[in-house]
Amino acid sequence: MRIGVIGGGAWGTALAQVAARGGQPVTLWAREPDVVESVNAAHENRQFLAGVPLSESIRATGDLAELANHDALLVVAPAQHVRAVLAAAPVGSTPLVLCAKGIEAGTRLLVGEVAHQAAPDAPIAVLSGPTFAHEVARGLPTAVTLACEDEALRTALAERLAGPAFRTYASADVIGAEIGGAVKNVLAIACGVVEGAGLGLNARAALIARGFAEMTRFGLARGGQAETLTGLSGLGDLVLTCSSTNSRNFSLGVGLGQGRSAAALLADRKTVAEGAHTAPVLREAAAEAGVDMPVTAAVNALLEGAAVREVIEALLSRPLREELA
Ligand SMILES: NC(=O)c1ccc[n+]([C@@H]2O[C@H](COP(=O)([O-])OP(=O)(O)OC[C@H]3O[C@@H](n4cnc5c(N)ncnc54)[C@H](O)[C@@H]3O)[C@@H](O)[C@H]2O)c1
Ligand SMILES: O=P(O)(O)OC[C@H](O)CO
Repeated sequence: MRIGVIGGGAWGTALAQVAARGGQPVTLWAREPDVVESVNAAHENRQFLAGVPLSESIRATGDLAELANHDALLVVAPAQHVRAVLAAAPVGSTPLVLCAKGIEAGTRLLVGEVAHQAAPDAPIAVLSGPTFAHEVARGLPTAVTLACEDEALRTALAERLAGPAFRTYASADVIGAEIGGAVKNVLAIACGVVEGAGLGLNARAALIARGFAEMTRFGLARGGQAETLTGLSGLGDLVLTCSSTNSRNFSLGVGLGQGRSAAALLADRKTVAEGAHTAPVLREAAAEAGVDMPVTAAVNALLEGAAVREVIEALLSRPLREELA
């Protein structure tokens, strides 16, 4: 199975490295000419994944047309850009594996739903889970959910991408796999705020547990399965992203918790913190589905400039409720 990768950020590059295992040829499309040059000449992505030696069988290109005639395309552009990139790529009926984590602004569609609109003839799969790109690219042990409704295709993709330190768990629940990845980015911002504001580890654990409760409410309302939400792409990724400053979303939250403005923090970034883009759309989608998401509401308030102390007080003064309600 010949693999092409759309997106030469940290995750697209790490996944190209996974797909190139054993010297298999992989085409990596990157938007930045410097990335193309550095991957081809130095076998390193100096802009987004500096310091990790890449397989020589990864060939980078800036020309989307070179992704024609591949057997599967991994789509790793940030969620808000997936529609535009797919419109320009030679997709046809080539299977697409969506690897971005987010919800599209305006449409409130998950990335797989966007891909289905942009490339209606292409079978859709989703790869998601607790995966810091630099660890995957270095070959550290990692496990992911590979979701696709078509059993033969998900088995083929899971086998093609699996390696000694990269375990793929197949699933038929595409919606559930996508919702975990999209929602955990918003919750990770909240956990970063707790860290930045010095609110302690009890508070962070409470946020992870109550955040998972709201991820589950929303996931079930959108048609995901509870087992997927408790799996790698849901709870697994939530725990990872809520516990390390290696997470861009968590780090953004740390800055907010220290009293810096979202505008200043986002203006400083060269890499993507998907939670900042997903939070407002998730609030709309939750309202539409009639789902209560208080942590998501708090993250939105902080991104819009509310003071940390006020937002925390508002969260803590909500009426007491049954834990399982
Ligand atoms: N980095 C990780 O550890 C990791 C792990 C799993 C999933 N993801 C997800 O993968 C997706 C990509 O993240 P990343 O970490 O590879 O990105 P990155 O932060 O390393 O790099 C930014 C990427 O955004 C692209 N970009 C910027 N503007 C664009 C535009 N107008 N059109 C198309 N592309 C544009 C850049 O070309 C680059 O590929 C995100 O949804 C992220 O949540 C990341
Ligand atoms: O750095 P983050 O916060 O975008 O998280 C990266 C991955 O999604 C972790 O699974």
